[in-house]
Amino acid sequence: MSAAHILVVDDESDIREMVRDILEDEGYEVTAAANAEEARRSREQNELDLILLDIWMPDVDGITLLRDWARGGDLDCPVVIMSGHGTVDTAVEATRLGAHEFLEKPLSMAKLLQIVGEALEAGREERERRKARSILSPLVEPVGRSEVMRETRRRIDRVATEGSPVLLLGEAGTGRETLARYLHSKSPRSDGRFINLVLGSLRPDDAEVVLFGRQDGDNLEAGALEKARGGTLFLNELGDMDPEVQRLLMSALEAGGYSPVGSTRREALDVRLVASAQPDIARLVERGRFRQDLLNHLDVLPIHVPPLRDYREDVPDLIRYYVDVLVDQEGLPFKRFSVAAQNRLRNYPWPGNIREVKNMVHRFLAMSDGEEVGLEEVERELRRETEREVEPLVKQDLLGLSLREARERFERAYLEQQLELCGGRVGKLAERVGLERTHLYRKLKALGIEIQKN
Ligand SMILES: Nc1ncnc2c1ncn2[C@@H]1O[C@H](COP(=O)(O)OP(=O)(O)OP(=O)(O)O)[C@@H](O)[C@H]1O
Repeated sequence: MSAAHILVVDDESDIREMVRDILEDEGYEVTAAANAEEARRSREQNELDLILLDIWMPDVDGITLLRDWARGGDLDCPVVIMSGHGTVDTAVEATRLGAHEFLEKPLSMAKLLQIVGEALEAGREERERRKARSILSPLVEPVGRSEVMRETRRRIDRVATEGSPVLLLGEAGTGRETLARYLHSKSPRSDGRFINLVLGSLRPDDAEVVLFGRQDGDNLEAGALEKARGGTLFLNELGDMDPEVQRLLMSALEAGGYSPVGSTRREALDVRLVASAQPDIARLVERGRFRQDLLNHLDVLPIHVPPLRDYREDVPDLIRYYVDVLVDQEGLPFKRFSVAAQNRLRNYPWPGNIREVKNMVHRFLAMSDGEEVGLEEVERELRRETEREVEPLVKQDLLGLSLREARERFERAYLEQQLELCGGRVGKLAERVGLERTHLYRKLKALGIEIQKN
């Protein structure tokens, strides 16, 4: 088992270093942050098991920081507040926000180790509980008994044991990310991590740090290539990759290694690359939007991920699967689908693929009355769905912009509206739009979308 990763946030360097030394001596992995800004960055970039958080800091106080983190949903890991002069009010507020414990300064080493041990244990138990609650998420074995789906799984099984890059070619929503996770779970690297790098959220000016990491004094901020060391790096949607990011990745692939920003040390590459792309990615090469050499590197073992219209016989299984998941995980009311309703849905072409099935089942469970979803209701919903499709999706004013500008404008409007529907809760938004929370934060920041405080 790898060492627990602890983030120590304190503006006093001697306390920070003392706590770091004590914890490292105990075999923990420690990252230190001197202010709220550094703490936020570390939390986004690392998978942490515990945060030790000072209240008083020069930029933003610990309680405000905790409130920000709690607003996105449950805290991902326990937080222990360290303070020498906390008041009852701050203690009450921190507990309400989900802080695990208080550590009084001056710190006693015995107390520190005792509370760290207890908090890590509590974090482990909470993770187990969450795992038990979300029995089927993240999906490990993709659903589908059709011959098309079985053959796709067989292909993945065959390439899983090799080390060469895999390119999953398919339309959006067909399950490329799901298959990439499945591939990882079947590979000899399954003990390592699966890192999902959403390429559309990578801005050229911070891509180097996100990919290669940064050395800051003794502190190494891990980049994606480091986090995925021994595991799999999933390059999610090659068509969204900025030219500068393409150049950086190509240089690392050619050299077989990279240096973290701020360091001259060379790190050898040790990741399995799996990428997803639209079936017509070669056209982006023809148009000069994607590097041929990079595509050659990634397109070693191509796998075509079929659209759902090619294996409609799996639609009833997918509906059943999503009814179970949504009832179990989101507490939605259980509903049966009549045979006629299932048959009609089976014959629908599903342009949005499996993602569309999931969203539609969600709407049926959340909106319809009664215990059974019947044919009429399905017809009504499909009419609505088709109307949505014929409505011109791209408005005239967007047509005058470059694709990049148009995408940015759309993404901003889309996320702002969704954020409003989620009552400003980033955790809920992440679930709703299907992005990992850290990527979503990065994306919101890149688009200049403010997350309302309180
Ligand atoms: N075989 C499957 N069985 C059940 N659910 C699936 C399956 N494949 C995908 N899904 C679900 O469908 C949704 C879309 O899948 P996924 O994100 O893997 O697709 P994608 O091709 O990477 O598309 P996008 O780029 O739009 O995210 C997810 O919610 C995923 O859990």
